[in-house]
Amino acid sequence: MNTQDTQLLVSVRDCKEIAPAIAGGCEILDFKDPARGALGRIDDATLSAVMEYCHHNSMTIPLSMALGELCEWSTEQISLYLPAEITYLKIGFSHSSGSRTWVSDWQNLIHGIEESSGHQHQWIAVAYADWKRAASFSPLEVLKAACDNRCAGLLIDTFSKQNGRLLDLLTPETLSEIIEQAKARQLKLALAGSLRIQDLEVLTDLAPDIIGIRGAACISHNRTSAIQESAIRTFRKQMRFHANSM
Ligand SMILES: O=C[C@H](O)COP(=O)(O)O
Repeated sequence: MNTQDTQLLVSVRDCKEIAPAIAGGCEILDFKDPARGALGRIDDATLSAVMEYCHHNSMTIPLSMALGELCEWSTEQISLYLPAEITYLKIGFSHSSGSRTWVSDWQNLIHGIEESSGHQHQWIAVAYADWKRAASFSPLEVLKAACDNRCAGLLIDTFSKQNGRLLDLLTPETLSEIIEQAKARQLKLALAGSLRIQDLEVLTDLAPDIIGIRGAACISHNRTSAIQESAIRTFRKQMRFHANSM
């Protein structure tokens, strides 16, 4: 794959953040509430508002949404309606390592949401670089489960932003092995986890399909503060610079 094809995903929490994210060069718009954790789901009112904004502005870039952790879903909630315009749905597996039913729980969630939405989404399984502390599964275990559950992709992220950044927790060699296996199985591969501009040299070598950011797009790298168009523009420009120097 040409490294110039790596797309930039930016996580936004509400309507106000959409315009600066797009103007800065975001190529996949991800809806996430950073105050609710690594994969915090935006509330229903915010979801309606962002979808209305996207319709009103005839937005065509791919949309993605974080659905939280599998363990947060109970059978009653599974009838959630999600618009067909949201291409990617991300789900994590923290606190599932002791569960014997996590795969069937996950299949029920996929089935329940797609039945109430009347649409098949592209599911992204999320593996955590700090998976032991998150009581989750190793990236290779999540990768295998993603293939068995007709996922479109695998995201490797960090669960706790206090446990270190992606590249502190997994070596480039380990990431490269996971990426190779994901690509061999036709899974889209995304990397995230407090990524910064200084990581782009290593990330460019790894050539993931998607690089995801929130903290690097915010004032002072504080992921719960507001998105800054200039921070995203600088990040995107550096992605291009490294890709062109390959
Ligand atoms: O999906 C990507 C995440 O929003 C990344 O967030 P972060 O850069 O704050 O770790």
